[in-house]
Amino acid sequence: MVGKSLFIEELSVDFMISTGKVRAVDGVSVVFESGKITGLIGESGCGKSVLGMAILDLLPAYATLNGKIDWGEQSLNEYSIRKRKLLGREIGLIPQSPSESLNPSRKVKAHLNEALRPLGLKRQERYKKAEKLLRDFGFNEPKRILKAYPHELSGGMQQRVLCAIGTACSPEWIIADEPTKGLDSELCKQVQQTLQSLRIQGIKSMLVITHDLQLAEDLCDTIAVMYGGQIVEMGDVLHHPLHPYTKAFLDALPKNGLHPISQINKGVEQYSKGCCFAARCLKSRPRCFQEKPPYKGDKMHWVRCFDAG
Ligand SMILES: Nc1ncnc2c1ncn2[C@@H]1O[C@H](COP(=O)(O)OP(=O)(O)OP(=O)(O)O)[C@@H](O)[C@H]1O
Ligand code: NI
Repeated sequence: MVGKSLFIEELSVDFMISTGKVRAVDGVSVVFESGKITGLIGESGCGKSVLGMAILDLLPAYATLNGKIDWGEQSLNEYSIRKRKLLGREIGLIPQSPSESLNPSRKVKAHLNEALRPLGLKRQERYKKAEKLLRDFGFNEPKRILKAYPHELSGGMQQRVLCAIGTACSPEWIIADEPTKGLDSELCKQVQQTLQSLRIQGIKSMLVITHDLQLAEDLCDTIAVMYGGQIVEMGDVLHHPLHPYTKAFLDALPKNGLHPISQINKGVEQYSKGCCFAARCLKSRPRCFQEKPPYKGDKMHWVRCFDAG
């Protein structure tokens, strides 16, 4: 079976807040292909989570969304309610931060019950299914876990419970937001294995938002790099970075010598009509401030930069 890809066209998201408008996603056009695990990386605040939440229609009411999001042949824009129905059933979410996503006053069983509700199973079947899900995610004693409150579980266990919740209805797609955030390296490995095991369970398509480049490298088939609300490059960016921002981002990693990203500011506002990175780019020329760089390359690896590619 060929699954559905996510087609995003000229998507922008603005937040209206007391101090004015904040543009979090700025004209993103991208295809997240079915059958692939796509990583989404970039510095804090660049718009990764907002992009993920826009797909799932989970943005607050004071957010305005422009542009198109299609899932296969289906438009996700037009029917917000239908879109909500998709959540869990067809596009599952593994949210950021287990401690904030799990209700501390409800047992794991209650969380899983709710996640399984769309399947319309009888109580007993639902219980069996919840047990099976927990077993699939490495819990040897699912009965005990079902009776536990979130605070009785370790961070890694909570993360695995969230994976069970996000995959409860066997969705076709998964969007995972920072699944390894705040976990030590042992737990990161555990979560990585969990995500890999989702593939075996038939969930073939994933968007994984992460700061963890090791996870991105080990898990993802392709990686999109976001800066200032835009995707500037997508492909095998960790081994063959093309965009000046991607290169600077990778150079800033401890293992590459911690070279900070240039803080020069050529004095042009972000979200100008040109390249989003122009003001900080060592190589930018007048043209970079005037025109949006074209998409260069092919489906496997593309970049938006006049100089690269
Ligand atoms: N609910 C909100 N209300 C107002 N502004 C928001 C809201 N959510 C996000 N933003 C703003 O949108 C921008 C993008 O935020 P987003 O959370 O998508 O960043 P991110 O790339 O996921 O960062 P991180 O890696 O820290 O999670 C930021 O400037 C942020 O302050
Ligand atoms: Ni985020």
